Amino acid sequence: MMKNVEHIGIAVNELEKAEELFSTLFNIMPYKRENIASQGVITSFFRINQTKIELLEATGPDSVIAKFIEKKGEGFHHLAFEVDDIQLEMERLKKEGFTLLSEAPVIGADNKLVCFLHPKSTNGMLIELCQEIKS
Ligand SMILES: C[C@@H](C(=O)O)C(=O)SCCNC(=O)CCNC(=O)[C@H](O)C(C)(C)COP(=O)(O)OP(=O)(O)OC[C@H]1O[C@@H](n2cnc3c(N)ncnc32)[C@H](O)[C@@H]1OP(=O)(O)O
Ligand SMILES: [Co+2]
Repeated sequence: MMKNVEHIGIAVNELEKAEELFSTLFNIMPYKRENIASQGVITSFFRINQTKIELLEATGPDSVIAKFIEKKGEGFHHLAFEVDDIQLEMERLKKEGFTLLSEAPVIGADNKLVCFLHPKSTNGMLIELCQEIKS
């Protein structure tokens, strides 16, 4: 089942500067930084009540974030939805004709299994599914 918006991803050029800016904007400090090598990103998280913001900086020129900023500039990058069972949702969406960007879920940030849908199959919007990893 598809649930709430889990986070909003924002692509930034310089994480440290963006952290300062968003700290001032939200009047709150980021609660964690995480390097996700498999995605080529460093992430920084803010929680504003129920809303989670994920800042994304590229770790190198081949990172999808570097490519995105080169094309579109900094700003809104993706919307992530929490799901109960990521495998089931992936199967359902695949059957419905959406293009999944991985065959299986991958490890994301903040203790999540994630999968992305190609923006070409979702009206130009990059959507991430995420399921909490239960220990
Ligand atoms: C850590 C984790 C977490 O939360 O746990 C994260 O979020 S990691 C977040 C970073 N990781 C990801 O985003 C992984 C999934 N993303 C990807 O695999 C890639 O970014 C793609 C979505 C496939 C796009 O890559 P690329 O541009 O090389 O691919 P492509 O040539 O197939 O498709 C290009 C078309 O997609 C558009 N496009 C690219 N990124 C987009 C985005 N974020 N939102 C909307 N459209 C986007 C391009 O402008 C282009 O459109 P035109 O042809 O019209 O110009
Ligand atoms: Co994300």
